[in-house]
Amino acid sequence: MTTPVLHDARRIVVKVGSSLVTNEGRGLDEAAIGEWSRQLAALVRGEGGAAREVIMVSSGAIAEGMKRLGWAQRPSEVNELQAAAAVGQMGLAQMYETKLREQGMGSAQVLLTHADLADRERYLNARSTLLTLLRLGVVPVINENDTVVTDEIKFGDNDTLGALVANLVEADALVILTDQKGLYTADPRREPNAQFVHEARAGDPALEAMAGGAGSSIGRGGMLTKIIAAKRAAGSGASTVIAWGRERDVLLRLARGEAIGTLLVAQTAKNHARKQWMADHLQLRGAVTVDAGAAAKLQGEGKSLLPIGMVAVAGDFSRGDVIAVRDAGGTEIARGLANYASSEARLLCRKPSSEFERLLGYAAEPEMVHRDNMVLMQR
Ligand SMILES: Nc1ncnc2c1ncn2[C@@H]1O[C@H](COP(=O)(O)OP(=O)(O)O)[C@@H](O)[C@H]1O
Ligand SMILES: N[C@@H](CCC(=O)OP(=O)(O)O)C(=O)O
Repeated sequence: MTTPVLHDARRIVVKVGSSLVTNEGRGLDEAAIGEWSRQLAALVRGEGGAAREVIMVSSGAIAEGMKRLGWAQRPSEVNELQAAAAVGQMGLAQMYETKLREQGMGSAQVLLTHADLADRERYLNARSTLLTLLRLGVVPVINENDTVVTDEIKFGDNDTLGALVANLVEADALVILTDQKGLYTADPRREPNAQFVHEARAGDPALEAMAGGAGSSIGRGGMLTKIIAAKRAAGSGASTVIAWGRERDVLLRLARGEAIGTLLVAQTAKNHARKQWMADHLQLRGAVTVDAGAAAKLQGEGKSLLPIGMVAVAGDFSRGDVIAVRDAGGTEIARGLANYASSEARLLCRKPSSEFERLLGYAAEPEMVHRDNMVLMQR
C-alpha cells in the first residue's frame, strides 16, 4: 500500500518519545539515535528523491537525567524532575550532535515552552530562527525547556510540542515515532485482540476513545496526547503518522510513500488552514496604509509588504501583533503579523531596507509583513 501524504511532504517534523530514545530508561540508545540521524541526513540531502527539511523533537531528558543521577524511581517533586531534565539534556544534545555530525550534518539545540509559542513576538522569533536553521541545512533538535515550566513537566507533553512546532513552521507532516506500530482500537498492552488502525481522519472523536495512557513508566502521554497532537497539527494542514521508531528505515520508507504505521489525515489544505486562522482568530492591533505600487504587489503578485511601500501607520502595536494593510482609499486589502512595532514602523515608512540598521540601531527582516504571515482579503 502506498500513500502520497509523506511522499509529497517537503517539511517534516519528527517526534521521538522517551522510551525509544532512552531504551526504556536504560540510557541513551546510541544505535537508535544513530539510525534516525542517518535517515534524517538522507532526507535533507534528498537521496533517492526530493530534498526535505526536517526538524527533530526529542524527549528523553528526564529519563536520561534520572539514569545519570542514579535515580531508579521517577521523583514526584517538580524541582527534582527539572534538575533531572537539565542533567539529561546535556547528554541528549551531545548524542544528537555527535550522530548528526557523523553524517556530515549540522545540528542545533532549541528549547521551547508552550508559552513561547503562545506569545506572538516569541512565536515569530522562534519561527524565524527555525526557518533560518532549515535554510542553512541544519537539523534543529527541539525539546521542552523543562527548567522553566511545571505543567508540561508533569504531563510530559512533547507530542503537543511536536504539533505546535508543525504549526509554527507550517510543516507538511508530523511523524510521531513511538514504541508501538501505531494506533490500535485499544491499548495493545492491555487488549491483545485490539485491531490496528491504518488510516483515519485527524480529529475524528472516535479516536480519542481508543487511546489509553502511557504503557510504560518512562513514556508520559500515551496515545491520547498523540491523537490530540494530530488534531492540532491538522489545524495548519499537516497530516500525522504514528509509527514504530525501530521499524527499519522507517523515515526513508515513509518518505518513499510506503504506508507504515497509522496515518491521520488532515482534512484542510495547508494554505486554507492558515488563512482561516489569520482571518478568524486574531484581533487587529493597528494598520498600515500602503501606496498603489505596494497594493499591486500584494494583490497581484502575492508578495510580502516592504516598508518602502508604506505611507502611514495607525495604532499602537508590537512585533507579532496582527495588523491590517489598507490601500490609499482605506480599504483593508490584507492582514498579517507585523515584524516591527508601530513606533519602528513609523520610522521605516518609505525607506529601503539598506537604511533599517541606521534607523533602528539593528538589522532585522526586510519585510514589514512576510507573505507567509499574511492573508489577502477577498476583493
Ligand atoms: N490505542 C492505543 N494504541 C497503541 N498504543 C496505546 C493505545 N493506548 C495506549 N497506548 C500506549 O501508549 C504507549 C505509547 O505512549 P508513551 O508511552 O507516552 O510513548 P512515547 O514515549 O513514545 O511518547 C504505548 O506503549 C501503549 O501502551
Ligand atoms: N521534556 C521531557 C519530555 C517528556 C515527554 O513528553 O516524554 P514522551 O511522552 O516520552 O514524549 C523530557 O525530555 O524528558
